[in-house]
Amino acid sequence: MFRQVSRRCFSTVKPFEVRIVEVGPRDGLQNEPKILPASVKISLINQLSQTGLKTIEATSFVSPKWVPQMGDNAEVLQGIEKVNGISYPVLTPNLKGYEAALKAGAQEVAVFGAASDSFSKKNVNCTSKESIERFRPIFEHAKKDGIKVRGYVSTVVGCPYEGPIQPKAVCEVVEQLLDLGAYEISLGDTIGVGTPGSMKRLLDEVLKLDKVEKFAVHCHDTYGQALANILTSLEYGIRVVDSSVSGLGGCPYARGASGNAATEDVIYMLHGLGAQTGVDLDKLIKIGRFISNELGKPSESKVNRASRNKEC
Ligand SMILES: CC(C)(COP(=O)([O-])OP(=O)([O-])OC[C@H]1O[C@@H](n2cnc3c(N)ncnc32)[C@H](O)[C@@H]1OP(=O)([O-])[O-])[C@@H](O)C(=O)NCCC(=O)NCCSC(=O)C[C@@](C)(O)CC(=O)[O-]
Repeated sequence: MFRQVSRRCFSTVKPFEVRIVEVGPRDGLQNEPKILPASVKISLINQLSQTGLKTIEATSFVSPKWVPQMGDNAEVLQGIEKVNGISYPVLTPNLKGYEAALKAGAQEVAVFGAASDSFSKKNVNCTSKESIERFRPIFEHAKKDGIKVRGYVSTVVGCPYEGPIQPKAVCEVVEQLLDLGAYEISLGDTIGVGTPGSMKRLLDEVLKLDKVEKFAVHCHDTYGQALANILTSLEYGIRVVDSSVSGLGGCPYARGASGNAATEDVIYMLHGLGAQTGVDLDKLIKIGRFISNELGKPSESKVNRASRNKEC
């Protein structure tokens, strides 16, 4: 059952705006066995900057021993042509990462917590509670430095180690990140096991904590549910969606999880709903082909494949 408010949101009379957070250069490339040179990553981000996207997650300042794919973080962040009006956030797991990010010119960072301790330990080598303590100094410094901090919560419906996750566990982490000062919380279905049913159960609880404008969704597509889950979130009034060009993505510490919802597919759906994204789908399709070629693999985006077939 869709909420009353959301029916109004989908009215063709009143178009609605959706902001896409493009996570391809970070989430997309952090899990690829082929490590691309910084020049290719820089080219990818520069091309994405010409599509109308307003947020492009550029890289992460994590340990290169843990995620070697992001080992060139400073070179990438410093090498891109930053376009006015576009934000280029980077992931920072601790103060060391935050300081390195700032040195490289970051204006926005993202911290990443999890609703499951088992996943948190595999991903960042500490419990969820301990990870919050690592974030605290980031928020303190960021406040002084005028840096925006986004908060991720991973495993919001399921964990690769613990199985289904209850909304209560997610709410606890969301509240902590909001209290610390996160301007936005991205709810991550890290392993793509969610369905519209579990998303509704999650959103029914999480949206009691703060206004809907504070939330984004980040849906991986392992079970082919990402678009359905995003649509469900839109029905709840969520207007910020994370996605990855060409459907790249995955977390190195969530084995078996596939990529994010492909940005091309999300944009196609949103435009079909009458939503305004400001994103040029044709340009995005070309970039999806560019990065797939660089990685030597076919695009995971259905829209990209369909447009290729149409051309053929
Ligand atoms: C968090 C740590 C560092 C803890 O790792 P640790 O081993 O517990 O850290 P430590 O403080 O004990 O330090 C160990 C070594 O790492 C170094 N170190 C320490 N911090 C940093 C740093 N920031 N940058 C660079 N180096 C760092 C530190 O200097 C030291 O170096 P050594 O003395 O051995 O040479 C590690 O576990 C790590 O880097 N994990 C990476 C996790 C990751 O990137 N996961 C993928 C992103 S999350 C995700 O994809 C999910 C998301 C966001 O997309 C949403 C969703 O889908 O749900």
